[in-house]
Amino acid sequence: MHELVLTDVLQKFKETEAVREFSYTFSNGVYGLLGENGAGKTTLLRLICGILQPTGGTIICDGMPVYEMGAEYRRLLGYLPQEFGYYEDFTALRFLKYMAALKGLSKEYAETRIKELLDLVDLECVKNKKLRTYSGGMIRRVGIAQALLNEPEILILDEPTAGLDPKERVRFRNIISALGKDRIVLLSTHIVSDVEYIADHILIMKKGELIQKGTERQITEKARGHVWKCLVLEQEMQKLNDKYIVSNLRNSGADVELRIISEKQPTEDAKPVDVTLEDAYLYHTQMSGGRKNEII
Ligand SMILES: Nc1ncnc2c1ncn2[C@@H]1O[C@H](COP(=O)(O)OP(=O)(O)OP(=O)(O)O)[C@@H](O)[C@H]1O
Repeated sequence: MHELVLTDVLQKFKETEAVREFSYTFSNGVYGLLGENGAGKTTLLRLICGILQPTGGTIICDGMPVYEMGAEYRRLLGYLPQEFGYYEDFTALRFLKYMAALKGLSKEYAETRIKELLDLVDLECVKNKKLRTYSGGMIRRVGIAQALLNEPEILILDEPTAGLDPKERVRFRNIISALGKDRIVLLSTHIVSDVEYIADHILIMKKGELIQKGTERQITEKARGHVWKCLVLEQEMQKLNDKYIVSNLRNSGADVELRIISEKQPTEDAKPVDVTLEDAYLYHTQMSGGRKNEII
């Protein structure tokens, strides 16, 4: 089992602090990293992969700074970047063979492993088709397969579910759950439902900082009592929508059923309801001092 310890990590790009005061320890399990666009997720993942060396703080794997470990660290690591480069004229099989060679895997091992992975990501029957003919979801699955070639013990996936259809998402979740049993799996997304059922730990970033961490239950617990359901007339809806964070709305005859995130009861007949991770995510990222955040 590996331990990855981040202490006061800071990444500056000129004046922008893309990641700041980030401290956290990862060990085996699935970690879901949530945050809006620009929150600093990609930067954090690139730091953990050793692609960037932090402006400040340390990233230590089993007692050694990752940027000093070189090839030894790369052997442990599997990485799916947000956009991974590939040659459109390559078939999936050729691409995976090429990636296996880059990772220094032996030919015999690569052959067996590629077969296993093509089965795992359900691309075996189209492995000889050129990547230019693949859908976005299929390309993503090729990306997941390449990240797994070296049986990484630390697997970093940046928005792995982008472009996947609902059936592919379910398949992906099952794959990730199984992988998280005996390695560190860290995946970033801005889609809460992607990590809701599979992540053992949830991390929420906002403006470069880690603003919440814990199990799904711990994160939702903190928002308890701040999620409400109420039925309102259609003409009242806009007013409430402007004033509060509305996590869902559903037409119900002449009325509209609203799900509202608010520290105070938003209407007289609003009832508190059970908190989902989606509600909690909105609560933690978009509320400040009990009011709707000015930035949204
Ligand atoms: N190479 C870079 N040079 C300058 N600024 C950068 C660079 N990379 C990231 N940033 C800035 O750092 C901040 C965090 O970006 P980052 O891509 O890490 O966020 P993110 O949460 O991954 O968002 P997204 O989901 O949109 O990729 C943004 O303000 C971004 O513009």
